[in-house]
Amino acid sequence: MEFYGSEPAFDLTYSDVFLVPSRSEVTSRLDVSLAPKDGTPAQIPLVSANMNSVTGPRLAATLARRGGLGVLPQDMPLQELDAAIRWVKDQPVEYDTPLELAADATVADALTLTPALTGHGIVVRSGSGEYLGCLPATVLGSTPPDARLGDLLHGQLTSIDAEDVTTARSAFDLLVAADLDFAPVLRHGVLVGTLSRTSGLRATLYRPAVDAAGRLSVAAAIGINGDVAAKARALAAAGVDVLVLDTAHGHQEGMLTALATVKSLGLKIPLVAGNIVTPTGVADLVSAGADILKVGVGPGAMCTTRMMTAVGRPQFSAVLETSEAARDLGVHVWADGGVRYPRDVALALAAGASSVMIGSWFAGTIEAPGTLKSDATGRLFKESWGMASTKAVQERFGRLDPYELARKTLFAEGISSSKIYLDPGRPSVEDLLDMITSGVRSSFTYAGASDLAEFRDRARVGLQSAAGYDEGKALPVSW
Ligand SMILES: NC(=O)C1=CN([C@@H]2O[C@H](COP(=O)(O)OP(=O)(O)OC[C@H]3O[C@@H](n4cnc5c(N)ncnc54)[C@H](OP(=O)(O)O)[C@@H]3O)[C@@H](O)[C@H]2O)C=CC1
Ligand SMILES: Nc1nc2c(ncn2[C@@H]2O[C@H](COP(=O)(O)O)[C@@H](O)[C@H]2O)c(=O)[nH]1
Ligand SMILES: [K+]
Repeated sequence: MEFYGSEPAFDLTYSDVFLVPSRSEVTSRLDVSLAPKDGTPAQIPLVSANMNSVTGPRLAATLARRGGLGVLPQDMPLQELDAAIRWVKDQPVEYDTPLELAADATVADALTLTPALTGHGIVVRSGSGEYLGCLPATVLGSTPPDARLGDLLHGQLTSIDAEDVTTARSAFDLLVAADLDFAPVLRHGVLVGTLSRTSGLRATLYRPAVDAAGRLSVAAAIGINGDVAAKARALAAAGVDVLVLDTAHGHQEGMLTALATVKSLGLKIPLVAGNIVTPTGVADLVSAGADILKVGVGPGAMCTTRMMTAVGRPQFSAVLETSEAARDLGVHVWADGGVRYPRDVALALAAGASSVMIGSWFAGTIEAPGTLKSDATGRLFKESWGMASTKAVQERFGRLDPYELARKTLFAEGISSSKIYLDPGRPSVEDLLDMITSGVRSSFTYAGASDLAEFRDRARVGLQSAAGYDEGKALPVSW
């Protein structure tokens, strides 16, 4: 990456900068590879944040199916984490994981899982778990909320036979031929997943992130306190593909000790550690055993660190400097936090990140943990909160130790309750992946780059005024 014009003497964040187009020999956005090649199984440079409101098993599986990586949060009890990792590994790679409810559940129950939109649906099972049928979500919008799902199944939705899905493209074609937007997929009468036209299309564009056995990949986080060796061993035994050691101030002795302890276990999975924002942080964490550095102090949407402590660094410069130091040591950087548009992902990659961690943006999706709620105007949202917020601290320490809870609550920071609205045009995390990856594929061709390494080399970054940034935004109404 080089600066277009002079390099500034002060730190920059994403909205301070823009990419300048260059002469390109890459003539199609489909000729671009987004693979991060950072030692993880990811095929696109996107990871979901280890936040309770963001990454649960469903979001992790959905992300992995499209080549990303979900990081399960450290706050889940070890048994739950173990179960979540195994659940992800059990999910279909070729089909979508169904949203399932019992026949006596109501339309109102179903609407807490999915909006009544085309391309989504609910699988209905009997009390004993037998597959009864499938309802397209569009039906839910025109049915009384107290209607029972089992009673709506009479005109059963046609299913797709898994044997007929011979290629990625054939799934899309089968749905078009059957005039369906959404369908269950059965193999010998047993449900193996669901499909929509969009997921059929996606199967032709994305490669899944899988482990050596071909199962979906998943990462999990651990903190730096407690028996980190036991936790790391347990997660590795459950099949986790990447371990993340995470704390607010990653450049501290507690992290270095925890990291060295986990490294000494020889688990043979990439170790991510953070958060840091300086080259000396990179050097110290790499000496202790980190393979990937998680970079970002203060940019997160739920984060008040900078206002509480003045500590942090504008994220573009933090990623640029740490990734240069990381490259010299043969390791990689994940840019964590502050991403609000696809452009921010492109800029983080131009600055040298191998992958970009997204939290709050993904919290407002069907696949995020928690149920859909609607505000007074009927807009759908999910709740989100910071991992250092009073809410998170109370959940983390509430059932353990009243003294520890009181002490930690004193230091809590970050937003405890935020509404993240679903975009009705992009209600699924996969819709956001489509939007982000298509934006970033375009960024690559504007720079004349066919992969991440070329993009990093060729990117020319200019500085802009606030008015310059504003000019780039669309105008929703006329002036
Ligand atoms: N990227 C970011 O900007 C931030 C991210 N977070 C996220 O919140 C979650 C909770 O993290 P965390 O609060 O570190 O909790 P952890 O449970 O990981 O514990 C943090 C440990 O570090 C010690 N510590 C020393 N200095 C600090 C400091 N300045 N801030 C916080 N802890 C410190 C704490 O001790 P003691 O309590 O005795 O001081 C404690 O032992 C993580 O997921 C983290 O990534 C939180 C804040 C900022
Ligand atoms: N200072 C705090 N930072 C937090 C908290 N919870 C999460 N985070 C950080 O934010 C990113 C995600 O950023 P986003 O802009 O995509 O939402 C996450 O990975 C953490 O590093 C918090 O309570 N306080
Ligand atoms: K912030």
